[in-house]
Amino acid sequence: MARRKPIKSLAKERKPEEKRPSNAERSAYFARREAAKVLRSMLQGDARRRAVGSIKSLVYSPSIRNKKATFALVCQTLKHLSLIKDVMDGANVLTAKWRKQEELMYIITYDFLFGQKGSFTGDAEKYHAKKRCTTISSITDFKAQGVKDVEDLVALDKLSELQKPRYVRVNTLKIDTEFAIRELGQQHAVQEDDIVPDLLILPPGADLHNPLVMNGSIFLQGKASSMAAVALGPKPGWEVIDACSAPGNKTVHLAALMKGEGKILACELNKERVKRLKNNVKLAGATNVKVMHEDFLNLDPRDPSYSKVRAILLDPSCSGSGTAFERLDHLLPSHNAGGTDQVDIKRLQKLACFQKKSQQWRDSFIALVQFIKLKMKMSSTLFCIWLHPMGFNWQQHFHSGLAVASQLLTGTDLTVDKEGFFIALFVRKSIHQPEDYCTNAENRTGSISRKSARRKKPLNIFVARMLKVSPGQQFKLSRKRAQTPASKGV
Ligand SMILES: C[S@@+](CC[C@H](N)C(=O)[O-])C[C@H]1O[C@@H](n2cnc3c(N)ncnc32)[C@H](O)[C@@H]1O
Repeated sequence: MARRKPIKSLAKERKPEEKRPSNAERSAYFARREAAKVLRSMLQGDARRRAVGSIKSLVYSPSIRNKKATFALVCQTLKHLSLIKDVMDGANVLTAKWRKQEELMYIITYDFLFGQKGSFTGDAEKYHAKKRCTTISSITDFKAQGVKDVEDLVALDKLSELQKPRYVRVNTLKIDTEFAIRELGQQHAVQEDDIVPDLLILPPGADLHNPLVMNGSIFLQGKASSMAAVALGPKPGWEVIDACSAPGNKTVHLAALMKGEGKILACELNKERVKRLKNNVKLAGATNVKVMHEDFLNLDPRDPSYSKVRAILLDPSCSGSGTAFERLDHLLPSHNAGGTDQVDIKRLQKLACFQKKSQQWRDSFIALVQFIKLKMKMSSTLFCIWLHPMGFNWQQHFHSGLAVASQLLTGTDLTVDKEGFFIALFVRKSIHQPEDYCTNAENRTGSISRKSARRKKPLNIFVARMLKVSPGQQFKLSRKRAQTPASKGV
């Protein structure tokens, strides 16, 4: 049996003049440390892509004494991790000393924001308490939103959840959008999304116990998530890899965009999640999907089975759930020699990466983007950036850091969409084809030559919608910044 590693004694942390902590304070102190240990294993496992077990299995190990409190603390901290990190970043809580106990700081910040009130026992807690008075008030982005104290912040967080509209994506393999609008319209006010085709917006809190959901005619899918497959834009008849596919929301979306034609190789590492993936594929009627229980990094790009693959969707994060990794480090050269080379499939034309925003992940993402551009001779053609509800300005960072000003798009309304995600779309330079940039009508009539298409590239419908201009409008996506309404404001 593994030896139980003692948690630092509370007595050692207590100065002689301090009063003895109450039993409740003692048990909260230990629960926070036990929770930090579990959280550390979960996050480290995530980062290394080594599943360390479920939260439950870790909490129910013999070394954890206060199982109930530890379990609650871990789950709740993971649930609010993004807000917690924002607060900690804003107040600069993690100095070099405390970075070593990062997870404990997450837990304490959770308790401070949402949980325990009153006095906290322990050195880390005391350090946190000192920072606490400046924590909220010092964060300019919170100030701008009228957040003065913890209560305001928690209320803002809850409010933003409550006000979130519900998005449903119509599965066009089964029904068309007009039919869905009619059916759902009997119960709710339904709006069509102005960027993502076949995505409908319902009021916050709309009850979706609906037969259309049960029979796979519509999928409950957020706006950002629904944009990934559209950004990749596979054509009917293509072969596509969905590298990290379970539970399959984007897989079946790809299938719908491809009108059920061609082939989607849907890879999934996790055996349990493969079952969910298969169920969803069946429910959606996506007959062109081949589910593969595989680690996509082990696929051999020289294998003739992948020679026809033209696009890859890469969606590796599962933030907060602890079931997968939150960062893209494993794709970087230092973490996996030649990792990205492995997707250098000859006919590969497009690769879309989809990631949830997190502070930690930013640097990995930038390195990955640069690596892919360099190694795969791909140009990064599109960045869609949602600002976090708290309003951190990521757009500036990418603007200067990646010098992709002409392709940097900010297209969503913070107050409405409330999601923080990135999509990076890479298109291989050597096989740009005019049809990728032309409207369908122009393609059919052959009204623009290959040469002129290269010179004047009309935006595809997705990009056009992001920019809120008409799809046929011509833009010079040249070395100069594109003169678009959106880019002027960037
Ligand atoms: C964010 S989820 C994917 C969500 C999915 N694209 C959707 O829209 O429904 C990430 C998935 O990737 C899987 N995964 C992680 N690493 C993988 C790998 N190397 N190969 C295949 N699947 C992987 C995880 O098990 C998890 O199910």
